[in-house]
Parts: sequence; C-alpha cells; structure tokens
Amino acid sequence: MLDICITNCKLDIGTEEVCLGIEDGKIVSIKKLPTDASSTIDVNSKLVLPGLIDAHVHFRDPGLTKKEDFFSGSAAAAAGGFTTVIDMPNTIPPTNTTQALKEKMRIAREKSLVDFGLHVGVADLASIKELTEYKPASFKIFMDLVDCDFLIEAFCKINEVRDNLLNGVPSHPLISLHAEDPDVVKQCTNKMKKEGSDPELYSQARPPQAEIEAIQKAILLSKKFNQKIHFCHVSTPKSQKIINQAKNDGLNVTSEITPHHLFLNSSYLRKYGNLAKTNPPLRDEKNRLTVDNLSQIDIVGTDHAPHTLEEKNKDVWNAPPGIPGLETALPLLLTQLNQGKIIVGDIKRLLCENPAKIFNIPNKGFIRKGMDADLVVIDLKKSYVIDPANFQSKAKYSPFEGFHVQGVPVMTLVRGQKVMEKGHILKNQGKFIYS
Ligand SMILES: NC(=O)N[C@@H](CC(=O)O)C(=O)O
Ligand SMILES: [Zn+2]
Ligand SMILES: [Zn+2]
Repeated sequence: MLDICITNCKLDIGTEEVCLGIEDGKIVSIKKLPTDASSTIDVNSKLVLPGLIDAHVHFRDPGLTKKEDFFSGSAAAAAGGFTTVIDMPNTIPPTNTTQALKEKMRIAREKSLVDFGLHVGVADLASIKELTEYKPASFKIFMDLVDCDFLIEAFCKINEVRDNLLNGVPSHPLISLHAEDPDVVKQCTNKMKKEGSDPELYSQARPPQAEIEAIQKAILLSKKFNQKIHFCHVSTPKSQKIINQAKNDGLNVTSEITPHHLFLNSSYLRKYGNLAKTNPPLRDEKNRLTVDNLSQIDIVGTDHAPHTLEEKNKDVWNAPPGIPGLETALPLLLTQLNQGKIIVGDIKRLLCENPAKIFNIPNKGFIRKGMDADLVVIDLKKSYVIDPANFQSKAKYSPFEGFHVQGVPVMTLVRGQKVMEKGHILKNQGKFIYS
C-alpha cells in the first residue's frame, strides 16, 4: 500500500490526467488509474510541476535575522512553490569557513521547511580543500568585492582541489559568480554620487560595462583553468551574448536571470525608489534581457535578498540593495504561460531541471519514478494582485506590488510532505540535498 496517491494530475497543458504514487517520499508510480494508498489527494486536473529549485537565496541566517531567517525564508519558498533552495554565504559571520558552514547547516536543519544546499564563500584560500569536504553547492565569489589577484588565486586553488580530489572522489567544484567589476563600480558610483540622490542614478552607478568586463574576465579564467562557472543574475543582452560565445567555444559556463531583471526596467527605480534597488541594477528598457531571451539562459534564480523597510528608507547611496522574490517568481512566470509567451517546458527547464543538473542535486528536478516527491500543484486560472503584506517573508516589499498575475501555486510538497496548502504553511523538516 502506497503512502499517498495524488490523482487527476496534469503534467503539462493538454495532456491526460495521471496519478502519482508516493512511497517513503519518492515517486514510485505514474499511472493513468489511482493506486491504493493510505491517503489520496485529488488535485482535480490542476497542473503539477516538479518542486521548484531556487539556487540563489539569501536567508540572512545567522547574523542578519531581522531581515529574514531560515524559517521565514523557507516559508516564503514553500508559499512560492519552491521545494529546494541554495543559500548564499553573505551572512554574519560569512559562510566561508568549515565552522560557519557547519553552524549554518545546523540552523537550516533546525528551521528549514524545504530542502536546502549551501554556497560557500571564498576567503582563506588554504581552507578550500577542507571546505570541499562539506559538499558546498558552489564556491561563491562576489567579484565586486575582490581584486584581480585574489580572483586568480581562488581559481587556481579550486583547480588544485579538483585535481587532488579526482583520484577516487570525482569532484569538480563549481564557482558561482556575482559578476560586476569593482573598479568600474567604484568609478561610476563616485561619479553618480556627485549627481545627487535620485534613485534612478543607481542604474548608472553600476553600468552594464561593469557586468560585461567582469564576465569577460571570469570567462578567461574559466578557459585557463578549465573551470566550470555559473553567472548569477545576468542582466544585459551583451553579457548573455558573451556567455553564448563561451559556450560555443566549448566552455562550461551557465547563466541565471532573476525575475526582476526579466520583468522590470530601471524606470521602477523612479516608481519604487530603493525598494527596486538591487545589484546589478535594473537595466534601461532598451538594454535589458526579456522573455524572448529565455532560451539562451540556463536558470531562473530569484536572488531573494530581503532587507528591512527601515534600511530601505535610507537614501539611495546607503540603502542596501536587494529584492525578495520567492513568492512572486512563479505567479509572474505562470502569467507569461497564460499569455502564451512561454510554455510549461520553459518553467521546468529554468526552475527544476537545469538547477538540479548544474548544482548536481540528486533525485530532484523531474517528475519521474525514483525521484523525490517534490511537487507543486498550480491553479492556472486563479488571478490576483501581488500584495507584499501577504508575504511569508519578513521582507514585506516588492517592486512587483500591484502586478496582476494569473496562475498560483496552491499546494507544495517536499518529499511527499505538504509544506503549503492554499497559502497556509505546514511544518516540515527540510533536508540537506547532498546528504
Ligand atoms: N543582489 C543584491 O542586490 N543583494 C544581495 C547580494 C547579491 O546578490 O549581490 C544581498 O545579499 O542583499
Ligand atoms: Zn549578487
Ligand atoms: Zn544574491
């Protein structure tokens, strides 16, 4: 007897309903007819996708939990249809030592409602080998915060680790990059600060050239060290063009776009001020990536980067950059689906399949026998207006406030356990994805 049978699931628009059999948290059958189970959930021909995977979240835990913590952040993930998240290392202390990594692992095991991985920061280059043993999802480098020599050293050390670990334990650590060149950022920010404190100036303080130069530099290092790299929050067409060329040259380079760079432009800085302030900045309408470019991009990552409203109320040069995105990403993409601009396969590729492949996440990203029963049930017809007051996140602001969306996650299951139903969050124990 199965644990659960989920009946009347549509795995794509226009396909026949199927029943998913779940046993011990795994998908064990995908059949036309229901199978005997201790509990049955009838989703009445709603769309069922693999649980979404967000490879780019900042849950601010430890050290910055007034902004967010692993419970509130993972509740936002569950509310948004995400069943796996990978957390970034810019916490206090930064997650760049084995001790900090172990502490964040303890916190996540205690608080996370969804499954999780951890990116590790790069500080003490001598600790890279030891850090690899704790299975970080990637080594994250904020290129806007390090000099060129450190960057080269980091690639070199990670390369050594890979070769050392190759005997017996195949390991090819991934480097994730925040690609903005520090010199361009510094020069342009100082120039813009002299122009005043109009939030729109922020988009010129960190211009596309900062991203383009950083991407070019990282690709040269990727080639030199034969090192796979992943670019976070790519924001301009020229950036993606350079990445496409690197792929054509046979390099292992992948890219991520955020929903705010996909759907908003720099005019939102005028409309929402610092609530739309993020790094890299929202781009001018004439020079930004759109849904039409999605086929070139590997994943969508929300860069869920919560801050308090008190911090965001400072002037544009002192307010922290970052936008919460976990609870708006899927409805925004489902709205595009309802408008015929994307297909279900795009959402699965960008938010389930490719994140699982790029970050080597076992048993996730697909609705297949043997996979974890990570699922999101979607009411494609339901419309609503985005209201941050309803967010599970502690960060109750968004430049998407007031957006009319159609398509809503109504149930999220992590390894067969409901963690969200009709917007209500249910207790669950998230697991480390590489355990
Ligand atoms: N994206 C942002 O504007 N902010 C991120 C840091 C980052 O991802 O660069 C944050 O942690 O607040
Ligand atoms: Zn970043
Ligand atoms: Zn980020």
